[in-house]
Amino acid sequence: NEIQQPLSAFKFHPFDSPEFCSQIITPSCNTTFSYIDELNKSIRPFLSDLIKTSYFKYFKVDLDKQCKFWSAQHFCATENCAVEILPPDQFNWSNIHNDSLKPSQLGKINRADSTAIDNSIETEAIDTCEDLDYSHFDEDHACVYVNLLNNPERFTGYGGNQSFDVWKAIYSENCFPNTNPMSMKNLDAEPEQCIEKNVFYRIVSGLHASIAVHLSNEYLDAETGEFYPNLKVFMERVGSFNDRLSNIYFNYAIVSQSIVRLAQILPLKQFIQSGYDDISPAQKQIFDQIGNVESVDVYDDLLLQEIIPSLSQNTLFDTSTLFSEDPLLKNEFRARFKNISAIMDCVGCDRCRMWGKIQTIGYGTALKILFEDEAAENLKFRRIEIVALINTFDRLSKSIASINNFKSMYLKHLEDVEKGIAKPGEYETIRNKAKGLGFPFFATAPQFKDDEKVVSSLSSTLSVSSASESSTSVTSTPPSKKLGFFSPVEVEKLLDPSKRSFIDELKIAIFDVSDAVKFILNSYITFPSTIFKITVTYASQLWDELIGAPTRFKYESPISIKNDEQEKYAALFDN
Ligand SMILES: Cc1cc2nc3c(=O)[nH]c(=O)nc-3n(C[C@H](O)[C@H](O)[C@H](O)COP(=O)(O)OP(=O)(O)OC[C@H]3O[C@@H](n4cnc5c(N)ncnc54)[C@H](O)[C@@H]3O)c2cc1C
Repeated sequence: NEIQQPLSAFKFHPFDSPEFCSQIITPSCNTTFSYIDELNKSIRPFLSDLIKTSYFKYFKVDLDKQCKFWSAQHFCATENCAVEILPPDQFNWSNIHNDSLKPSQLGKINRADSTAIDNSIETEAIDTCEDLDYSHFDEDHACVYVNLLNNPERFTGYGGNQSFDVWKAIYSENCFPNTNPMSMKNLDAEPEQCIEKNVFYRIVSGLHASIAVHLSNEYLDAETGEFYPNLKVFMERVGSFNDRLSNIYFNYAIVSQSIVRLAQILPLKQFIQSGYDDISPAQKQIFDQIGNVESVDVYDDLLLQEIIPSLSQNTLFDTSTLFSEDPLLKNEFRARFKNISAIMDCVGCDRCRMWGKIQTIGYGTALKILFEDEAAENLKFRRIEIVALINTFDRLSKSIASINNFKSMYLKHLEDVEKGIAKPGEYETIRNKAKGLGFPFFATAPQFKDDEKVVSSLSSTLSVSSASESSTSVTSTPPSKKLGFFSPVEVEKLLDPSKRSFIDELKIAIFDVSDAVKFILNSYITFPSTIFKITVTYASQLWDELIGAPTRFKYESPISIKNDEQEKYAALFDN
C-alpha cells in the first residue's frame, strides 16, 4: 500500500514516522509526510492557477472591525502590513444571489428560478434555529474587496507583545471546561487525553506554523528590500519543531478531505457558474477592466478534473471516531473555533489580520463540512467560505512546497559543511538555542544536567554489570560509581565477591556510607532547583493537558528509560 511506505521527507528529523498523524493520539488521520509531499507536487500547479482566477482571488473583508476582547490597536508599523484594497465604488460583489445556498437547492438553480435562492447577505445567520457555522463573518456593509494576489502573505514585521497576546488568546480557546470525562479515551500513549481537544490544538498550531513558514519563505532583506527564503528563521520557528511541522501536514489532510467531501455534497461547478450568471452587466464590465471572468470550464478543468480526483485517491482524514462519545463536545468545539475567527479582529497588522481571517474561515468551512456531515442536506455555503477554503488549502500547499525547498537548502548546507565551503554550526545549534521555556510549551523536552549524569553513570554501570553477568554482586552501589574510590584494577577484583577480603568489605561499607552522606548533603544544596524543575515540569504538563497538546515532557526516572536495561539493573541488585 503506497500510503504506508516509509518516509523520506525530513531526513534531518528523527520524527520521520509513517504515523505522523496518529502518532500524537489522533487516530482519525491516516497518511504520511511523503504521500502528502507527492500529492502536493502533483496538484500544486493546478491549485496555484485556480487561486489566480477571478472567483477565488477576490476576498471581501472588514479591516476596521474592533477587537471585542481587549482594546487592541490596529496599528501598522511598516508598509508591509498594509492591504491594497479595490476601489469600493468600482467593485461590489455583494448582490450575487448565490452567496449562501443549500446544496439541496443547487439542482434547481437557473436564472428564472432565483426565488429558490437565499438572497441573504453573506453575514446573515443562515439558519436561526441551528447555527452550524464554525466562523464569524464580517458585516456586509463595512467590507472592502481585496485582490489576494496583490497582497501576498509574507513577512510584515508584526510581532512582539501584540502578536504574542493574540496567539495566547487563540491557544487559550482550547480549554474545554465542559469536557465530559466519558469522552476521554484511555490510550496507552496518552492516558486521559481528549482526542477532539488534540485535533483543535493541532489545527491552531498548524495554522501558526504555516504562517511562520510563509513569513520565513518571503522574509524581508532590510538592505535590499527584497523578499527571500530565510533558512535560519525557518529553522528557528518551524524546522526545529517536529510537532509544528507535522501539524501543517495534519491540516493539509483535514482540509483536502473536506474539499473531497464538499464536491460530493455541493455541485461546485453549478455553484461557481451561478455566481457568474448573477453578476450584473455593469459588474461584468468592471471585471473586464480588472481581469477577465474566466469561463466556468476553467474551474471544471482545474478543480473538478485535476485537483479533486487526485485528493480523492485516499482517505487522508477519517472523522468517524470523532465526537462519538460526547455529542455536546461538538457544540463546544464549534463555539470555541468560532471565537478564534473573532479574535482575528484583534490582530494589529492589516495584512496579517486579512490572511488570519481567510484561514480561520477556511478551516471553519472545512470543519463544518467534515463534522456536520450528517446535516449535509441542510448545510448552506457562502461564496466567501468556498473562496476561503480553497485559499487556505493553497496556503497549506505552498507551505509544504516551501518546507521541501527549505529541506533542500538545509541538506545543501550540510553538504557544503562537509566540503569545507560553509561554516558548521549556523543551523545545527538552533535546536539547542530553542531549548528552554517558551509560550505555550517547552520548545523541546528540557534535559536536566543531573539526568544526563545519572543516565551516563547508569549505562556505564550496565556495561560493567553485563561483563560480569555470572557474578553475584552483594553491594548495593553500582561498581562503576566506585571508580573514584577504588582503582580500576580493584574494581575488577571487587566484582567477584569471593575474592574480597575483610578490608575490601570494610572499604565498600565506608564508601557506601560516604556516598549516602554526599547524596543527602547534595540533595539539600540542589533542593531549590529540584523543586523549581518539578514545578515547571508539572506546570508544563498541566498546560499541555489544558489546551489538548500532546504531553511533551514526562519526567522519567532514569531507570525506566529502557525496560531491558532496567531488568538487568534490577537483576544485579536481586543477586
Ligand atoms: C493571526 C496572525 C497572523 C499573522 N500573520 C503574520 C504574517 O502574515 N506575517 C508576519 O510577518 N507575521 C505574522 N504574524 C506574526 C507572527 O505569527 C509572529 O507572532 C511574529 O513573527 C513573532 O514571532 P515569535 O517568533 O516571537 O513567536 P510567535 O510566532 O509569536 O509565537 C509565540 C510562541 O508560541 C509558541 N509557538 C510558536 N509557533 C508555534 C506552533 N506552531 N505551535 C505551537 N506553539 C507555537 C512558541 O512558544 C512561541 O514563543 C501573525 C500573527 C497572528 C496572531
